[in-house]
Amino acid sequence: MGLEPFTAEDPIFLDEDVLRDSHKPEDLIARDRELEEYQAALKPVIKGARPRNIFLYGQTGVGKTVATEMVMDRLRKDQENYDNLDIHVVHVVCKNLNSSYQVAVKLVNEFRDTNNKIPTTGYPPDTIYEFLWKHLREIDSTHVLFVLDEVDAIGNDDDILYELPRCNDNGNIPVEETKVGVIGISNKFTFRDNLSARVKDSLCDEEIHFPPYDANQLRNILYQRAENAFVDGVLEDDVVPLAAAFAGQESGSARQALKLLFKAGDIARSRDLKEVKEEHIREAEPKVKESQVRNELESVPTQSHLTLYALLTLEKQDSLPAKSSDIYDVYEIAANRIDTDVKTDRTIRDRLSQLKLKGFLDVEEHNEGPKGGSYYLYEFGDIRPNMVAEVLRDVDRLDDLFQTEITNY
Ligand SMILES: Nc1ncnc2c1ncn2[C@@H]1O[C@H](COP(=O)(O)OP(=O)(O)OP(=O)(O)O)[C@@H](O)[C@H]1O
Repeated sequence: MGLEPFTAEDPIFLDEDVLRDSHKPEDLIARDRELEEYQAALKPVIKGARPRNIFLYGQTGVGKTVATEMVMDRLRKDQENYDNLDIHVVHVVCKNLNSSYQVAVKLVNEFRDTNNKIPTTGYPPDTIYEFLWKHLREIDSTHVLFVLDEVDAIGNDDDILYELPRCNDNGNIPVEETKVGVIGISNKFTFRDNLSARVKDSLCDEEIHFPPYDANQLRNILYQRAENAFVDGVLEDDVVPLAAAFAGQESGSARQALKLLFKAGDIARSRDLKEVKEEHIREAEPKVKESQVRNELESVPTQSHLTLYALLTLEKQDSLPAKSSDIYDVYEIAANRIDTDVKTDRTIRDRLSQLKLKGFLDVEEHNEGPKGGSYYLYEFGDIRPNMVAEVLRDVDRLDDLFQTEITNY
């Protein structure tokens, strides 16, 4: 069969990119309080004073990044009304930067040209900080604001969140030259609670919470986007309310609601239909959910990936549910094979609890009576082991583990 010609004709989407994360909406719906608090926290900057450090938290897809971009754009624009102000914003996404060191390297490189970047390993941490202070001393700006998005990726190693907010206080960067502020953004509630006291003190001058959206708010967010994304009249009346209801019940995430709407439109288009119907949202729902689970699985730390790999191995041998000690034995072999740090069994028990919290694992407590004590048995939760295997195969370095299976332990 010959190929059909490509045509730009599209009966469903006017501009599907409007539904993507990269699209900046003109207004934020239902975020007045948060924007007000955000602007109030940054007011000292426009007066030329030292910035307060701000910590933004709330679940995924609730507008933390888009609010930050809007507030920063506004700040950059309004500074033009003041002669002696030059605000420089450095926005980095910390996803996949699993330590303070990696974040510090990334920040240094933000100040350097392409052919002058430093490598991600090799220098002692102190040298990296020295590079950073040097760039900050040399920059002409009156203020530098560091936005550290998805900052929870650095885990327990929060050194950078101690060093950066205090670089003006300890004289590394004289305030007369440049005033430095940090805006940390996180969608893990536990991250804030687990920050060391020294970091909490300096980073969390101001905390702004972004709550999940309810179905009503999501509906308005979707209507705002749908207007420019879809051809006039193609959305059946129930489509937006249903997508908003699903996302509202499940997560309160605008991202999830937008993905549902996009997927439903995509299904209708792929079938040459002229209308998006309620049934397309119902069909899109499990697909969007699966792709979210995949993303979440991809983004857990290496030690959790190895823990999941151990569970997969045990599952193949019909040995699930299993005790944490058995999981640990397989984990240890796997970690050695890929030449990564082998953590203690306690750390792996923590990883198992984290994976349970995310719903990837189920846990059952077993009680052997007064003498035998109790122990936990782990197995996969509401997730297909095949999908876990697919995801892990794509993770850098882990693909090697699948070449030869671990059988003896
Ligand atoms: N109040 C809102 N009005 C309009 N669009 C919104 C609103 N909140 C979020 N969105 C849209 O939802 C999507 C996700 O928002 P955003 O990336 O800001 O979430 P986030 O809280 O930073 O998520 P994460 O923690 O996963 O990074 C984006 O497309 C954004 O434009």
